[in-house]
Amino acid sequence: MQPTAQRATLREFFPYLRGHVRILVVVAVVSLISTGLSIAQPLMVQQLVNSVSASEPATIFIWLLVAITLGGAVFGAAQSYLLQRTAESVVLGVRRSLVGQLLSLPIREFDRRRVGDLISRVGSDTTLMRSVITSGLFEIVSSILMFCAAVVLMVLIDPLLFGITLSAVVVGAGGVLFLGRLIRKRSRDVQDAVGSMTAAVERGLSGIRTIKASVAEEREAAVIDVEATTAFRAGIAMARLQAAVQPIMSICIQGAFIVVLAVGGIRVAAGELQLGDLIAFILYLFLLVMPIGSAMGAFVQIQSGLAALDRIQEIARLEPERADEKDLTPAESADSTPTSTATRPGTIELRDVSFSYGSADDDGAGQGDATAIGAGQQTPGSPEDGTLRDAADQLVLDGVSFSVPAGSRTALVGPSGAGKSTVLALLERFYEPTDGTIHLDGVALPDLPRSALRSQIGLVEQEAPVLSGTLADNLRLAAPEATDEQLRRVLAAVGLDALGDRSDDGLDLNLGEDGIRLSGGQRQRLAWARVILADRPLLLMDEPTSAVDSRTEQLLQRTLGEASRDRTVVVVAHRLSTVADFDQIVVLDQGRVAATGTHEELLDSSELYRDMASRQRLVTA
Ligand SMILES: Nc1ncnc2c1ncn2[C@@H]1O[C@H](COP(=O)(O)OP(=O)(O)OP(=O)(O)O)[C@@H](O)[C@H]1O
Repeated sequence: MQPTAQRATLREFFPYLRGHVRILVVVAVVSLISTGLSIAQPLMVQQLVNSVSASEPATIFIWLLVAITLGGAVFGAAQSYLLQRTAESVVLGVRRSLVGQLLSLPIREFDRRRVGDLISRVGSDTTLMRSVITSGLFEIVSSILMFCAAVVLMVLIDPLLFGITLSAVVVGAGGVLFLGRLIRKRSRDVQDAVGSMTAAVERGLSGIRTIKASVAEEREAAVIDVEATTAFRAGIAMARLQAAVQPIMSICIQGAFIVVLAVGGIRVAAGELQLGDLIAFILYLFLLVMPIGSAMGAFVQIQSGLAALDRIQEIARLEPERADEKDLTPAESADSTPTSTATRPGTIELRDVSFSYGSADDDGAGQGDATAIGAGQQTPGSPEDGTLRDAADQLVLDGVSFSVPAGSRTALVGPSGAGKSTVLALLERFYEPTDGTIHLDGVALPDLPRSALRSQIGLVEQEAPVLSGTLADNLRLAAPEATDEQLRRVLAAVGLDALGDRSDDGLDLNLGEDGIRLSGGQRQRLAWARVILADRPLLLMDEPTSAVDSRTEQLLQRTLGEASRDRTVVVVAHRLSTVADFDQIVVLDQGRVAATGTHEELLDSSELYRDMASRQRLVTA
């Protein structure tokens, strides 16, 4: 079971400070000196005024006062810089681990979460955490120090005046603490709303062509506007609370000043208190007020930071993909790895495999993550969610069994939505079967570390995603060691050599955000180039020639022919002509295997296959 909607405490913040202890100790020392100098200032003033009043020499106090003031400024600046620097390092550490965690989450988490919201957790939530350190923790610690010192010295100077001050402080602090709980909740609302808004913007911008083509800019802007308005309202609610904190404190403090001045003045006039003592008391009152003010500010910052920490930890607590992996010793791991470079794998066997996306959602990581739902997901029980869940609970694959002999070419064909791509996703272990097992060279997939499995597989996805960056970046994704020469050779093999020569940039040609500068067919060929370069023994290809012209298709077929000589290939295909010469064709229909055989065999044995073939004019009906 996953923890649900836990509230982070300050204690949970401290592990993030590990590794920065030394610098924090330095900051603490600097901050202590700076606080000490601030406390010493009124004492010097007291001595100076009382000496002048008594016509005694006071030059030494003047020099000491100047030294204390300058020293305070220098140490204050040093503290501020060191603190900001440490905070940036902490944020860097949090971002690194959050990004590592995000990339290791199971695919199902990405099915149920919104990318924009995840981005906002890495961006704005981590930034809020920084303020816990810069204007939070240390502010509170040095405020407490200064507060305590001021209290002691004020009691020593005049207990009566201190009593008046104390009553005002207690009233103010009580009010602020009460508001603090609300501030935290509101801050969480603000961060969730900003996350939802980022997700809406991300949706709009990533689908900008579809939106423009559908003349839907205004409607999309309205959707974003709703989210922005929610964020605005949450921000206003937060501002209202923050605004309330200020007057509560200032009324109490101003009241205390007026009463201290009045009572103190009377006592000086009556000769019960020296003028220097009253001035020192008032300066300490300032020193008391300043830390209270900044402690209140820090309190608000910490509440906001903790709300951000909630959102960060929500992701940190999710089980990464590898969490369910068996603890294999390196030797076991090597044994269970179904191949070595000498012997190429791999017989694939699906034994009675059933699968529903609903079950993928329910098992393992992230179950019942109520706060994530609050962060922009649909609420369980809402009609919309119910409909989706009903659909997701349906069996997408139902008792699918077939085997793919090592070194053979198998095609998965069938109507749209039959479950063909889902089979490939299960082979990659993006999801786990609800029932049944999949074996690679006799080893059940769960017995293989995912990385070992995936490093055997080259996958050409249906949508052939291209990452932002250069041509070389994209090609080297799965083969970081590949030389430029190898890149050029593989580009030629898929008919993309012209792309590398398109500009002076050559292989450093920038493909733009999401490869926007490539045509659909070029994207698909780039995906081919990537997997061929990666030289994996098992090739999974999802409609790999759907976007290319017939001449390029011939070239790719030739390339596949060469590549499949020592590889096992599974191709999802709609155009039956592209797989007619495959060793085996598996016909899927509504999640079940309707027939298996070669093209010729299926034309005889499978009505569905014959129907598909005749619609594609491969045979006369
Ligand atoms: N991530 C997902 N979450 C929930 N349902 C999904 C998901 N991906 C696919 N489905 C559903 O699973 C079913 C099978 O989808 P799949 O993509 O495997 O079909 P396909 O045979 O490859 O279709 P096509 O030929 O159109 O690509 C469909 O009903 C689809 O709506």
